[in-house]
Formats: sequence, C-alpha cells, structure tokens
Amino acid sequence: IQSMHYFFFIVFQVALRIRPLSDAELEEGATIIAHKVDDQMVVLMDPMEDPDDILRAHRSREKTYMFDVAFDYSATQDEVYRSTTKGLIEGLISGYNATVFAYGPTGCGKTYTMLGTDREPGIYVRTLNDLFKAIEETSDDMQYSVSMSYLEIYNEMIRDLLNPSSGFLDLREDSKGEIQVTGITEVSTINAREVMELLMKGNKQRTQEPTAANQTSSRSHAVLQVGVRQQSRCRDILQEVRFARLFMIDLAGSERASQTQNRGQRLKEGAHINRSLLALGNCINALSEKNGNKYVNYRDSKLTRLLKDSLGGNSRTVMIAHISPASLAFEDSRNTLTYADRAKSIRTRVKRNLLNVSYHVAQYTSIISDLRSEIQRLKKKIADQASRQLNPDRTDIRHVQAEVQAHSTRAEMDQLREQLIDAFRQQMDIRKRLMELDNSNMEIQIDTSKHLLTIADWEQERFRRRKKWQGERRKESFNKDESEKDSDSPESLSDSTEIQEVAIARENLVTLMAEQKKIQKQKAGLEQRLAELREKARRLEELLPRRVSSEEQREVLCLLCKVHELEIENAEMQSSALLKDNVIRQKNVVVQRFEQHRHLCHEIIQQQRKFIDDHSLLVPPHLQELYEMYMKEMDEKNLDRVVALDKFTIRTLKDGSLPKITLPSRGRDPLQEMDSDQESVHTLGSDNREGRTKLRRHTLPPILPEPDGLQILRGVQNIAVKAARRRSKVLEVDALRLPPPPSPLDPKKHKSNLSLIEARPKGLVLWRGRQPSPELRHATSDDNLSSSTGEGPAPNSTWTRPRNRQAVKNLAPREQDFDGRRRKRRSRSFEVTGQAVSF
Ligand SMILES: Nc1ncnc2c1ncn2[C@@H]1O[C@H](COP(=O)(O)OP(=O)(O)OP(=O)(O)O)[C@@H](O)[C@H]1O
Repeated sequence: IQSMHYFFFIVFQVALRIRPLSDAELEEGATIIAHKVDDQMVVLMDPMEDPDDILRAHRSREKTYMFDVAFDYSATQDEVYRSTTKGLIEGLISGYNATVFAYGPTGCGKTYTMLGTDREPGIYVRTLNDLFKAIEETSDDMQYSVSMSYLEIYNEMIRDLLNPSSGFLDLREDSKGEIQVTGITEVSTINAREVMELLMKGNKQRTQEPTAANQTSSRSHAVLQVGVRQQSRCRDILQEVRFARLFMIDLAGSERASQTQNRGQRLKEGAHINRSLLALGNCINALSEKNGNKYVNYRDSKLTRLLKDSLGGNSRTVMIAHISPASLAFEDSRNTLTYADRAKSIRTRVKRNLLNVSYHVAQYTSIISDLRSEIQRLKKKIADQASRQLNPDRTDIRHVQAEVQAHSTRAEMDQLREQLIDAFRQQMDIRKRLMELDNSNMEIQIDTSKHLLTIADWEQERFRRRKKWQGERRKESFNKDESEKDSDSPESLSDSTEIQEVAIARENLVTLMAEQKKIQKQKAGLEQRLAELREKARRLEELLPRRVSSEEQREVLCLLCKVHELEIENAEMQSSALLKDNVIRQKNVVVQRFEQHRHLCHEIIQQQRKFIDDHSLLVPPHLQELYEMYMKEMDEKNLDRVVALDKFTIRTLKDGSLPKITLPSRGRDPLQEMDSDQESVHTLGSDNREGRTKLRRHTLPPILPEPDGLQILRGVQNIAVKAARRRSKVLEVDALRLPPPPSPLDPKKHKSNLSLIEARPKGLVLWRGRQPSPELRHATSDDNLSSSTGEGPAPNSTWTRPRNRQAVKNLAPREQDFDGRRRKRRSRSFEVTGQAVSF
C-alpha cells in the first residue's frame, strides 16, 4: 500500500549573470552597456542612444530589470553557486525535485557557469560535492542510493553521454505522468570521485564545435540528472521512502546566423537549437501569463518535454540567464532579459516525494534479516570504537576532535590530502636544495685545498731559498766572488709574480670562507624548515586515518604516505651517494698524487742506477741491497697489486654494484685480470681523466682539505716550514750532488748555473744507506729535486770522481727539463688561483 504526502511551495527563481567583456569584443571596439545596479537590479543601456539627438530622446531603449539575484563580471563561481543552487540541496535530500538551468545567447558563459574549469569548477561539481557531504552527514540514520545519468539533446535527438554507443533514445511519460528517457544509463554511486570521472567522461562526448561567436560552442543541450532515494535505517512496518530528482542543464546558446557565420552542418544545428529554445520561450511565455493560460505546449521540442516538470510542475527551479555586457550584443541581451523577466512570473508547485510503504507480513522475514545485518554493522562499529579507546594515544583531545569530524566533508579530506602532498613536495624541494648546497660546499673545499697548496708551496720555496742563501753566505767567506755570481737573496722571494699569486690565493680563500659560511647558514635554515615540514607531515598523517571515513580512502592515503616516505628515503640515499662520491673523488686525488710521486721516484732511481752503471761507480753493499729489494718489489708488482686493489674497491663503491669476478687464468694475477679490461694500473686514478694525468705527471694534485679552512691555512704554513727544517737536519746526504736548479723566476740564470756544475768539484756522493725521512717521502717532485741540492757533502761522505765527464754534462738538459716542468707547474697553479679547476 503506497500513499503520497504533498507539501506545496511555489518556486521559480531567476538569476542573471553578466560575463566579462571578451577580448574579441574589445578588439571590435565594443563598449559596456549592461551593468549590475545592485544585487538584484540590472540596467541595459541603448548603444544607439545619443543625448544630443533630440529626435531619439523619447525613443531610448534603455531598460532596468529586476531579478532574484544579479551577478556581474566580478562574481566568482562560488558566489554564483551559493546564491543560486546550494539552497536546493537541502530540499533535494528532503524529497523535493530541483532544476538549475543556464540560459542565454551563444558565448555568454553558460558552460562556464555549469561546468566551469579545472581551477574554477562550476555548479555541477560544487552541487555534487555538497550533496555527497549532506548524504554523509546523515548516513548514520538514513540509507541513500544515488543514481546519475547524463544526456544531450543534439538536433532534436537524445544521446546517452555515459554510453554514446547506445544510439538515440526516446522520451516516454510514465504512469504518474513523469517524463522518462528509455534505455538511459543510470549509474548508482555515492562516491564523488566516481561521479566526477563519469561527468568528465560524458563531457568529452558532448558535441562542441568552434563558431565565430565561441571557440567552444556547445551544439547541444546537456542534461545531468541525479536521482536521490533515501529511507530510514530503522526498518519499521511503515517505512518512509523519499525520492527526488535534480536536473542540471547547460543549454545550447541561441544564435544568429550572421553572428556565428555558420554554414552547412553548423547552420542546421543552429536552427535546431533555436527551434528548441523558441519552444522553451513559448512555454515560459505561456507559463508566465497572468491570467493563467491553460495550455502550455511542452510537446514542441524534446527539451521542453524533458523540462516539463522543471518549468511548470513539481520542481524548485533556478534559471540562470546569461548575457554579454557588450554593445554589439545589445539585441541578444535584450531578448534574453525579456525572457528571463517573464520567467520570473512562472510558478511551480513543489511537492515532497514521499512514499509511505506498508509492508506485507510475508516481507517481515526480509525486514528482520535486514535488521540483523544492521545490528551487525552497528556492533562492529561499537567494537571499532572500543578498540580505538583502548589505544591511549587516541584518547587525546585531537582524537576526540577527529572523531567528531569523522564524517566531515569530502572537500575537507581533499584539502587535507593536498596539504599532505604539498608538505611532501616541499620536503623534496628542500632536500634537493640541501644536496646542491652540500655539493657546492664540497666544491669550495676542493678549491680551498688548491689555494692552500699554492700558499704552502710558496712558503716551502721561500724557506728553501732562504736556506740556500744562508749556505751561499757561508761559502762567501771562502770564495766571495763566486757567491756574488749566484746570490739569490731571500728578498728576491718577494718577487711580484709570486706575491701576486699567493695574494690572490689568500684573497680567494677569504672569499671561499665567506661563501662557506653563507652556505652553512642557508643549510641551517633549510634544515630547520625541513624539520618543521616533517613535523607538519607527521601531524597530518596522524590526522588522516581518523578523518577518513571509507576504508578504501584510508588505504589509498596510507599508500600515498608510503610512496612519499619512499621518495624521501630515495632522496636521502641519493644525497649520501653524492657525498660518498665526493669523498672518493678526493681520495682519488690523494692516490693519484702518491702514484705520481712513485713514478717520479722510480724514474729518479732508474736514472741514478743508469748513471752508476754507466760510470761504473762504487756503490756501498747496503745501498745495493736496498736497490735489489726495490727491484724485487717492482718485478713482483706488489705495489701494483695494492694499487689495483684500491682502484678496484673505489670503482665498486662508486658504481654501487658488485664487481664482475671471473676465474683467474692460470699463471696470471687475479687482481690484474679483474682489471685487465681497464687501463694499466700505472695510470691509476686517471679514469676518464687519463689525458690530464699524463699532462700533470710531475705536478702533484692538491692535498685533502680539512674542515676548517683558516686553521688549515695556518697549519699548512707551519707544517711546511717545520717539515723543511726537519728535513734539512735529517738529510745528511740525499742523492746526486748536483748544482741547485736555476731559479724559475729567472731563466737567464740557467746558463750560469750550468757553468757552475762544471766549476764545482765533480763527483758523486755515495748513499749512506739511510732511509729517507717521512717528510721526504711526502715531498713534492720539486722537493725531491731541491733536496738533491744539499748543502755540501756530509762529514763522512765519500766523493768519487766520475769516469766520464760527458755524462755529467748530459745531466744539464735533464735539469732543464725539470726546470721547465716546474715552471709549467707554477703557471698552472697560478691559473688555479684564478678559477676552479676540476680534477
Ligand atoms: N564569468 C566568466 N568569467 C570568465 N570567463 C567567462 C565567464 N563567462 C564566460 N567566460 C568565457 O567566455 C567563453 C564562452 O563561454 P561559454 O563557452 O561558457 O559560453 P556558452 O554560453 O556556453 O556558449 P555556447 O552555448 O554557445 O556554447 C569561454 O571561454 C568562457 O571561459
């Protein structure tokens, strides 16, 4: 047994929206003639009106119109929605039908109002959002089912936009006199996202074509129909069921062929559009007649048939009329305003769609089973809540708040999710910037080390010369003339080039220190911001599961959090890999330096050996023993193995991958085999810098920088001076007793130095079998050379006359070679102070 309850309201609201002047209208020199006077009043001025024209003074077509609400170009989508449609939602879930339709000439903003844009969603999206919000709020007591369909009337034919392949559909009137579309797809859902997706999908199917009046002109009327059915969760013998329908309609725009310049298909479409809109206008005229025209011709078009209830039947209806403010659109605006004005007089009689259902005894069993499942659901809910209360950190005030808001809006959820994503994004950005700062810091440290080396070199050189000068002064007492010839006073060290080079290095150091401080400050700021963001994200994450109502959403959000956590971990790993890479780079430089030094030593030893052999010089047995040990080491390639191992480890660390290990072939060194596809171990550390390494064979790369640059600066100076002093004490005799190398600052002296070789007592100093001091082992190539310039024979050293004088002479070019290299190195290190040089 069904019974209807009627509650009558008389509702037909008319709103007017004036869109902004378009660029095209501006280009055509249009002026604004439509103005909003206040929230309800609109004035349309006559563009032809001329205040000076007396003949037309009484023929002005300027007119003022009153509507329920008026908007101009400054109105936002939200304002329009709130003043026109939001109020319908409450009625809808109480069982009242509702209709919103956008009306007006082409290009005046109907689609903009109804559909909107991604950034400024229109009435469709806002209404559905609020509807689902309202449903959720009462879902504890009421059971809802929402169905949705979306169709278009194109050239007087109905197409299902959710299933376009279903062909053209028909309109039928059901037994209660309600218009139904046969075969239309009705999607049941209360998931807002799903509805939005359907809407987007449907819109893509909608017929839209560019015309001269509108680039995205809708060539059809689009009708979105949402059915809401609800009944109480408390099943009773007498059950109340409410059902209401909401129509949201984006009409095609009325158009004049001259305005749209349409031809062919577009012209035909325009004719259909105009015909259906004319039918709508006629209905509006008929419905608005004061003396109550008994006959309203809804049957003239499919649009009016479909809108029958919305226009004159059981529906709360809002018509949003749209006009352009341009003087060029005066005629269209006037027509629209006239129709809208007439529509104000339309009266719809709204009744509440209530079905009171009395159930038959046979249905009691199904009611009982429904009730049982409802009890199960409630029991589960109570158990969930109890378990949450057991959890102490959920009893805090935030939890209570969260619980209160558990059923809060979907939009709020979206906002929360956006905030969370935003916090993660910002974290990622900060991490990236931190990585960049770390990298810059590392670059600064490398540059600092170069400058420190320049300064240390210079200090060493100054010390060496001072020593030499003192030696010369001592000799002066024996041979005054000779000392005068080769006097290289320490004052000459204040050579302007050297000073300039060092001064630049010092200046650069100061700049680098300042830069480093700046970076550290920035880093501290970023780290603090990162900590704040982490805390914010943590709080949001904590809040999310409590607010999320659906299990699915909860899972999705958890996954989202997980993904972002992983992203952050990934960034952290990248950053530490970058740091490791930098450390490896610096270690490579050190290894490279040792390797170059080793080459140099090897070369010196080989040359000395050749010299000894060529001149059949006497060598003390312990020195011979040492030499044999050295050769054995070289033959067995023990050092190469260690170097290869080191290189191999570095590569593995760098690549982060396991090395490819193959079984060693018989009789071959496995380590060498491992590296056999690479270049020889002699070029260790060269990698892709092989060429540069060759170039710098005897120029040693900078030492590793330490954290505090200024301390290092002082430290290096002290160490360099002390080391040189100690070396001069420890070294009694070093190697060949060769004349001092010519000053790199004055190559002209080179010749006189050569003549000095000949002038001195010729001979060789035999090794006394002492191990070189640690300082010597770490000395640069130049140091080795300078150490060979010892200050005369030690008391117990023995001199042996060379058998072949020519051999000594032959040393001169070699000396020149070293000197040339040393000068090269100087000029290179000078370049280094000017700009960063990468290794
Ligand atoms: N209030 C507004 N604010 C900003 N832009 C607007 C506004 N109204 C309309 N527009 C812009 O004007 C252009 C035409 O609007 P729209 O397509 O909505 O017109 P229409 O009335 O639906 O036309 P038709 O029915 O012929 O398709 C669009 O680019 C739209 O973004």
